[in-house]
Amino acid sequence: MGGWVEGDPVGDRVFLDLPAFSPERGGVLPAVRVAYETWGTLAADGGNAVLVEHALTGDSHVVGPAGPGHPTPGWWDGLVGPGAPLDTDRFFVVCANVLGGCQGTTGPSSLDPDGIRWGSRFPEVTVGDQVRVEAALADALGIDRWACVVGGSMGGMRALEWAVALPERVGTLFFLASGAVATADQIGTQTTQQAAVRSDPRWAGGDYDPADPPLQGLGVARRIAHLTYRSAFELGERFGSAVQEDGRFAVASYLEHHADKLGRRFDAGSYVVLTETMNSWDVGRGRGGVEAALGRVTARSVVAGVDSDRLYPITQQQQVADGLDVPLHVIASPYGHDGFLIEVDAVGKLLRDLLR
Ligand SMILES: CC(=O)SCCNC(=O)CCNC(=O)[C@H](O)C(C)(C)COP(=O)(O)OP(=O)(O)OC[C@H]1O[C@@H](n2cnc3c(N)ncnc32)[C@H](O)[C@@H]1OP(=O)(O)O
Ligand SMILES: N[C@@H](CCO)C(=O)O
Repeated sequence: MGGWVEGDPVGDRVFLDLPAFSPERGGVLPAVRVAYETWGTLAADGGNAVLVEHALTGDSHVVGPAGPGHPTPGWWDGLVGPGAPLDTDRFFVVCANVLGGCQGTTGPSSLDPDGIRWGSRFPEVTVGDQVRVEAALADALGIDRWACVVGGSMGGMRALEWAVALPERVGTLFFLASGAVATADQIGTQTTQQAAVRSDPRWAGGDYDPADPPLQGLGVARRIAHLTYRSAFELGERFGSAVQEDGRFAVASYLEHHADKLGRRFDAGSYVVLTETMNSWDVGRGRGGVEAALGRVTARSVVAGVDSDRLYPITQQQQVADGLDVPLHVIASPYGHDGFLIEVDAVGKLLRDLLR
């Protein structure tokens, strides 16, 4: 319950063990394990590699069926494979579970060197930290420069950080449904979600019993979050004020379903750590501001957003497009922020154009 733990089936994951890592805001991780998946074949010169960056509750399983070790099917099924937009006849595609996550990469539900769960002792991690870990993975795989770095939402933050922090290592950038800096609206909803997790007595300050996790708190957090991921229009069309036979509002039942589903595959500690990573996101920090930071990017870039996204409104992608001096691509969709996961055809077309 609540994420991948040592002893669970490995599924399609491969692991890389890295030495001690010092997050920029303090603390130390004496060792870091990275869980990743790959598709296709790396060219001899390492020049055909594509890095896919997952969002908050995603993981390395971009495509492929659910099965032992993988609680859900791929979150971008259709985008990676032979002849797909990320064509595995051409590209070597890599996706790693993020630092602080709960699907095999070191996070708060991992064990420290003494065999004790990190829990509340897990350090704060920034998007920059996460990219430094991914750079170590790239080094280990023999990839000096990615042909493309692709990401939406929280994955878009890592993609942009790559292009700004290590411009010489990013050939093309696909930045989707994300922003250059966290907004008050995003921080407000995320800190409210964190408060929901922390208000569950089972949370126990972050050192909860893995056999009895704070599912109530995590479930409330997911309900709040999921509302921000969809549009008021779509929810209205689908559910209106309908009441089910069991007496519950259909929309409340739908949100409860997503809450239960997340509790079966995600760790509450990772939820708090990763939402805090997003709260602290500002690509311009220490770089003279967002505009100056974007000026460092040399990658040929595509910037896209979803017209009905109320969490990462299109103005945020416009800021990045302007900073990179590229046109903004607007995906028309009723699905709100989750449109970046659902509108696979529109996303795929933009990816094909970028990689042609
Ligand atoms: C396919 C996956 O689940 S991928 C899982 C891994 N997830 C990630 O990596 C994170 C990204 N994914 C997500 O956030 C979401 O899963 C999304 C964006 C892919 C979901 O988008 P959609 O496909 O539009 O699904 P939607 O939000 O309509 O939810 C459908 C579910 O709600 C259920 N549902 C619909 N109405 C109701 C209702 N009134 N009461 C209860 N449940 C309901 C459906 O039965 C369905 O259940 P299932 O997912 O268990 O089959
Ligand atoms: N539905 C996505 C939204 C975050 O971008 C997720 O759960 O990861």
